[in-house]
Amino acid sequence: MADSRITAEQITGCVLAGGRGARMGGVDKGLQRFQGLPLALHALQRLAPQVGPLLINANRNAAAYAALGQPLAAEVCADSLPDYPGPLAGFMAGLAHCRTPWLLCVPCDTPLLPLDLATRMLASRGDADIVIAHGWDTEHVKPGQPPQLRAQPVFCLLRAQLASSLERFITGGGRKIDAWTGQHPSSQALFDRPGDEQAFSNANTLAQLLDLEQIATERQS
Ligand SMILES: Nc1nc2c(ncn2[C@@H]2O[C@H](COP(=O)(O)OP(=O)(O)OP(=O)(O)O)[C@@H](O)[C@H]2O)c(=O)[nH]1
Ligand SMILES: [Mg+2]
Repeated sequence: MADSRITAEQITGCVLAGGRGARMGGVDKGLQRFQGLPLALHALQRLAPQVGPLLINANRNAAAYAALGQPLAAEVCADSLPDYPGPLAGFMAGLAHCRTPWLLCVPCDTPLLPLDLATRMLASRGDADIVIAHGWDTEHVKPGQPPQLRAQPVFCLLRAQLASSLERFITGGGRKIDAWTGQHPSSQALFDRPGDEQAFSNANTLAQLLDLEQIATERQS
């Protein structure tokens, strides 16, 4: 049932661009081009109409992210812990800078992310404090088998009040997303409709980035 109590303005959108980009040769992935735009800006532009304030979580090239985010008034925030502790550190930075009751995180490297992500996450919320997207896994398909639906945990809607719980978990050494989300009431948002096939296909390598660019170009033509 759709949750009519939460409006777009009550959700801060956070583009996660704080990773190492190891499988892309250690580049700052959010600044890599997709159809002529930095990936982080592409993600921001898809997220912006769905939410209120915007954040970019990045650990390198802060000035470049500030410049690309400026037209959308997106604020840049870095991890508070060094050495790339993983995506939960991005959630933590986002929650620390979030001034609205909800935070919606998306990774920078998934350029076909749903344009109706926020609505569908809210529609599946029920009374949960965390909503985790579930969608087709296009990366680990077994030969002769169809793609499987699986959790896409970096696509996550979080109640902002969870900030102190996450800080405790991370400072206690926790790194696994599901180990933390499992401590709170959560729900699943399924993205398994026609048209959702590539919604969570992500560019971990340069070849995957080029493939996704090709898919996007074919869709537009
Ligand atoms: N803030 C923050 N975000 C991270 C960290 N590690 C990964 N992420 C983000 O989590 C999302 C999914 O991570 P990956 O697809 O593995 O991206 P990545 O870590 O840059 O790439 P690899 O180093 O190749 O694994 C991306 O949006 C990353 O930016 C981290 O240590 N800190
Ligand atoms: Mg990825």
